[in-house]
Amino acid sequence: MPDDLPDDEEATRIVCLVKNKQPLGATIKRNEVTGEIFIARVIHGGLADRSLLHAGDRIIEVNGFPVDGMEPEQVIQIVSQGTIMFKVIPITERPVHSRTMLYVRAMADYSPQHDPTIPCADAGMSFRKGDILEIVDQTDALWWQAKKLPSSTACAGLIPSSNLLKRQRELWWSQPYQPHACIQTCTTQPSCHARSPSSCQSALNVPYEEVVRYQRHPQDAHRLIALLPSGVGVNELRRRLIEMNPNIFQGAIPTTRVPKGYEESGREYYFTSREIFDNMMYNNFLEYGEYKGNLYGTSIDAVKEVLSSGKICVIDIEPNVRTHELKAYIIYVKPPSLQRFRQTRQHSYITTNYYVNRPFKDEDFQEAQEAARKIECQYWQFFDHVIVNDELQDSCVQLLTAVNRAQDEPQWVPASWIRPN
Ligand SMILES: Nc1ncnc2c1ncn2[C@@H]1O[C@H](COP(=O)(O)OP(=O)(O)OP(=O)(O)O)[C@@H](O)[C@H]1O
Repeated sequence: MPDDLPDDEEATRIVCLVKNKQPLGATIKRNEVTGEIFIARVIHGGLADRSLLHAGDRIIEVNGFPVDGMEPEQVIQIVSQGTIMFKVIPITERPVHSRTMLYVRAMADYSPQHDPTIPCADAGMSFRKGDILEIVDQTDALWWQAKKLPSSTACAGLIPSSNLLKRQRELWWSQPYQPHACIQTCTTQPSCHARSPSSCQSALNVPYEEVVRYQRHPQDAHRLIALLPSGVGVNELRRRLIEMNPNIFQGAIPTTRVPKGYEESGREYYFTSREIFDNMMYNNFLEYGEYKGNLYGTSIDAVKEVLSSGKICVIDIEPNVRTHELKAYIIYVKPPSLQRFRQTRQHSYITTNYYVNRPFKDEDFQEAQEAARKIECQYWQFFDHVIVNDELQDSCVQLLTAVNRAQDEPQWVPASWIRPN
C-alpha cells in the first residue's frame, strides 16, 4: 500500500471478473440525492455472488471509469462482455441473509418477460403452476430469489414475493376458480369444511402453497389415491388396478349406479339405493355429485375404513380430498392426441346419460379433450402425477408404478398436512 494514502480514504475492494454470455447476476441502483451507484441485489449462485460482490456495495469505478452521477443504464453499458474490473467500497454491515428452507408449489404461471414491474427481466425466473420452487432469499419484500426443482443450475432467479403476486392476481392468475358444475361441496354441516384445511379452495387463494417432503412411514395408513377426471378411462384403470390385487387395492365411493357384471359392492364402489344415499349425504359426505344420471359421493368414513384396514384406497373424484388425514395423491389421467384417441378406442364402448355401451364417436373425443383443457386450467397445480391414457396396458403399468411411488417414496405435500397449525 502506498504510504501517502489519506487517513479518510475508505477501504476499497477491486473485483475483477471475466464475463461470458451469462448475466452478471446483480442489479444496481442510484442514490438520487448523492448520485452514488450501489449494488441493489445479488442473485444467489450467479457470477456476481461467486465473485464476492454484495448487495449494498458502492461501486466507484468500472473498468477505470468513475461512475458517480451516471445513470444506471450507462453503467450497464460498460459492463458488457470480457474482463470487468469493479472498484467498490464494501458495505460495512451486510444484512444477515434470511436464507430460509422454504419450498413452495406455484399456484399460477409467471413469466418475467411479460412483467413490466420486474427490476430486471433477465434476472427473472419463469415458472408454471404446479412447479416446486425453492425460495433461497426473502430479504426483499417484493422480489424473492428462487430455484425451480429439480434444479441443475446453481443460479437463482427473481420471482415476485407472495404478497406481490397476490396483488397481481388479475395479471397472472388468468383462470379464476370455478367449482365443477356437477359437484357440490357439502354445506349442510359446517364440519365438512373444517375437515379440509388444505383443500383446493384454500390453496387457490394463495399464489404459493408451502410444501414439504413427506415419506409415508411403513406403519402409517396408505395415502389415498384419487384419479380424475371421468371420461378418459379412469374407471377402467381403477378397475384393472383393483382386479390385479384386490387384497391391496379397494374403492370406497357410494354410488346409486347399477353394478356392471364384473363389479362387486365394496370393491369398486359401494352400490346403494337413492334412499340410503340421501341419508348418507347429510352426515357422511365431503362432497357428492351427479354424473350420467347417477349419484356418487366421497364418503370420508368409507375411505378411512379402507385405509385403516391396511389397503390402498383408490377413488375417482374431484380433488377436494386434499386433507392432512387422507394425504391424497392425485393422478390426472390425460387424453391422448385425437388421432391416438380414435385408434385406441376403436373397440371400446362408452356409457353416456342416454346410451349404455355404444361405440365412441368423434364428439366424445372432442368433449373429453375440452373437459381436460378445463380441468388442467383449474387443477393442474394439484396433480402429483400425470398419465396419458394412450395404450391401456401401458397406462396400467404407469398407474401401478405411480401408486407404489406415492406410498413408498418421498413426495412434496402441503406443509399444513404435516404441521397443521
Ligand atoms: N387406453 C384405453 N384404450 C382403449 N380403451 C380404453 C382405454 N381406457 C379406457 N378404455 C375403454 O373406454 C371405455 C370407457 O372407459 P371408462 O369406463 O373407464 O370411462 P371413464 O373415463 O371412467 O368414464 P365414466 O366415468 O363415464 O365411466 C371403456 O370401455 C374402457 O374399457
